[in-house]
Amino acid sequence: MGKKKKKQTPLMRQYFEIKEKHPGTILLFRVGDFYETFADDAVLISKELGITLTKRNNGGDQTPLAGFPYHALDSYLPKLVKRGFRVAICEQTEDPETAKKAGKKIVNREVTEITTPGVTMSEKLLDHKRNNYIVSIFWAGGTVGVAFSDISTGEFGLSQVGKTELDSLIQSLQPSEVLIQKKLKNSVPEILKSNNITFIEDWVYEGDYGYKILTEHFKTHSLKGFGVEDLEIAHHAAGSLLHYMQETQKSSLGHLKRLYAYENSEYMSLDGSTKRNLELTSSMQEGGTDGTLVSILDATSTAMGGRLLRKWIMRPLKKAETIENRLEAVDELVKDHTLREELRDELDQVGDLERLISRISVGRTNARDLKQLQLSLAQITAIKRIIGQSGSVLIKSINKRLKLLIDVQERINGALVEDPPASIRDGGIFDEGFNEDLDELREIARNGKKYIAEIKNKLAKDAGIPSLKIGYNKVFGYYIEVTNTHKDKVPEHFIRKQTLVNSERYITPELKEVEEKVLSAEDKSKTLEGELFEELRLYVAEFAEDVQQIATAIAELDCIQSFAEVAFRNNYVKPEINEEDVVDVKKGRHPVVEKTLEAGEPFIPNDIYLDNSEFQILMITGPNMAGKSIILRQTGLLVLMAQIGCFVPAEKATIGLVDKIFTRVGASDNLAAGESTFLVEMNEAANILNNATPKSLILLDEVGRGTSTFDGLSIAWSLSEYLHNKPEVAAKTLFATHYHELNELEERYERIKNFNVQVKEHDGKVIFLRKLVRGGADHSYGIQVANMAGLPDVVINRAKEILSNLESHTLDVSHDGNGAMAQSAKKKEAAKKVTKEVEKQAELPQMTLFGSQIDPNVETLLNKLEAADPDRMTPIEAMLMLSELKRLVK
Ligand SMILES: Nc1ncnc2c1ncn2[C@@H]1O[C@H](COP(=O)(O)OP(=O)(O)OP(=O)(O)O)[C@@H](O)[C@H]1O
Repeated sequence: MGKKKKKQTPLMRQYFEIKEKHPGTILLFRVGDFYETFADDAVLISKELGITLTKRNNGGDQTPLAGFPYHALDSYLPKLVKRGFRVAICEQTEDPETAKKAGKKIVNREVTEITTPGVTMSEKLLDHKRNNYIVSIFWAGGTVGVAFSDISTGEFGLSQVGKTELDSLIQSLQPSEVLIQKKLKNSVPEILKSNNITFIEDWVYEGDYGYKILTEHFKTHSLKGFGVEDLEIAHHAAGSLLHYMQETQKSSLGHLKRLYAYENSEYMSLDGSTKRNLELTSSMQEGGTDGTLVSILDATSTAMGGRLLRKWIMRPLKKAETIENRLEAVDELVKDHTLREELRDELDQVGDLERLISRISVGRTNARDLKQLQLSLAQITAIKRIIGQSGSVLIKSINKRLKLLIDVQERINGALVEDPPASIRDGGIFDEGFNEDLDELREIARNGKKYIAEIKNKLAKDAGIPSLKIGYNKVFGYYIEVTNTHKDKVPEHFIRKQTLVNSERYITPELKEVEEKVLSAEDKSKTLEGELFEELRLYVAEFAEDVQQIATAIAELDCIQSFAEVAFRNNYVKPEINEEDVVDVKKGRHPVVEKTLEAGEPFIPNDIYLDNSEFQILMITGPNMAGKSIILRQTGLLVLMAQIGCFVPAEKATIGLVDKIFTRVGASDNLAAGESTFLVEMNEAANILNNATPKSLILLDEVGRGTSTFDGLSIAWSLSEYLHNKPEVAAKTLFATHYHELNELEERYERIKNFNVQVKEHDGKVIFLRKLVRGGADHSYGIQVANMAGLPDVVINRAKEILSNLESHTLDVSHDGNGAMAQSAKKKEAAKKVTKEVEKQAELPQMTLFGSQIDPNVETLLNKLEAADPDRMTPIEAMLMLSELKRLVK
């Protein structure tokens, strides 16, 4: 207030002007050989990168400053972006000398690129086996427009989905950055909250801007050719995404050649929690890939194959024919070892065609990329030869799609040296004989150097100074150096330029003349090489679409060989696929657990049979640690593996195609999101009941555990009834539970069957047999398992005592301590009571006893029961009602 605004230096003024145009980014400002940051950015990066914070004079003010040498950009930039920052790089866009000559006080500077977590081409930021997606969301009421792209591979897709599908889509894309409209800043949709969000100006999503920018980019009149013309809501998302990518990359993005509609309905539906629970691509514990399905199935040889494999796993198929084609191709490669091994050897040498052609297209490339592209294309010939005789429909189609692009190969090969340098500025890229002008300039430069050497010899001889040297630096160009010992012998025509401690430096007119020729020839040849490189790059970029197609075909072939290799190594079998409603697995194994058991511990295979007529719901009981969860997950994984076209770990498997897999496994996953265990459980249960079909597979693990025994058992009970009785949702279900009371259901319902995972008791210890057999378990063995876990004997013995007392109804456990075992015994007792209650409720109308009691509440109770429609109740409603009824009979 009242303070006179201080005058800024021209440099700082320029900095702040540019900074203002790029809000939300860290601006790296090139000053000579440094990237500098000022003010808040300086404080931030000094903290993030651990570099010194200093101050810079700014017209009397002191502005915080932190910077690093330009060559350190490669290591600092990825660090910042990995931490979620968006970084703008501002370069000097004219030569300082030229600017000075033109009388300018300051050189021109411009932001040449913005790197963000979702938009980057940097090898240092990208994982070669993972796509790096950026997603844009247009939130339009019930339907959400979604667009996604991986700028490093050129993939660009869009879709219109409901909110539940959005969760699943986001789960499979695992985006590094999500764009949404600024106006949602204070009301970010729950599903998106855990993502790295960038808010975009509202207008970018509005009107027909999206459609316009898309058609301009693809140079088309409409989007009909891509089959996405009608996805109007998604156009807004795709347009804003393209806008953002153009703004950040500052280039035309010529490698985004196609826009495709991501069709959810083509794939098996896997909701977000199922993808997490089945640990498909990231583990629930550490979030890494250890212990995941992808870690077992990935024997891909190429980066493209690795990325496609993840997509296949996240998007199992539903159409028998497409699955069968994959299986048949895998089968051929499993059987023919030579074919498979030869193919793997050749694929190993194929570079990342998708990312190479993307870099080449947008101009962030060098001669090494071109060379690698050429070498990778050269591999295609060998690959085509290997698969040429294949009888598989899929492999034949892949072979057809593999173009050789001989012209591109020859053009690159004829131009570049064998091992080109990483920089495109310092020359040395092109082979002798490629370009006449270049050869001539190089000759002059070389001769000039030779001539300089001759001059040196002559001067040394004439002056009688054998140690006379000719050196070069940027300030004087070529100079003659004479040590002090011989100073007196220096001829008169030498012009002194510099005095050092031990020597003097001179020039001569003759030396300067030669210098002029050499240097200008060298400069000219570098400039010419730069131009020739650009020409070659543009020529190759014309083939971007072809290269992308080849990359896709190679990726498919690589996934197929990976499946075959894994099937061979792990002894998997080809599943039989059909449209019937039966899942019949003989001696199935869990693909991950069988690999991670301790040495010597065998994995015990199990049979699973599910259908829609007799074995619809399998109620699986068994003690803790028996292997119930493993059986559930294994069944889910086997079905999924079969439907991605992969062989399965079993002796035999017949899989009637499944449309959706649902899981309700574990009880602790969403705690971080601030939801109670029970609420998460119920949300997931509601989702299952609202979306399951008779073609679905449901895996329920200990549903109801997150609440009191009474409530939990009641919910589990009514959930099973609902799945059994309501034809629209009568899905094949595996239900693992500790509530032995649920075994009652088998007697009441024809399609519910009891199973248990066998154990044997020996000397008071439990031996896990891990075999799934018919019939319910009647014993929890909780205490024995606790014993094995190493609880002190005192606790174990006391627990046994309590249990036996409980079983003979003589002890009031509520007065006992809070020991875990006592709780478990209490639970058992309570559970017994609740079963009785549930049974009572279920049979109420037939009970004359109730009718004869003179209880004023009975009428209300009966009326309520009569009015209730269990088929329409959610588990929570059922639970609430049950509590209410209980209160009435008390
Ligand atoms: N078929 C099997 N063969 C060999 N080991 C197995 C098998 N099934 C399970 N196991 C081992 O037993 C452990 C426990 O299995 P799982 O988690 O399925 O038990 P659970 O019955 O679900 O237990 P809880 O009721 O306590 O959740 C697994 O981590 C695995 O090491």
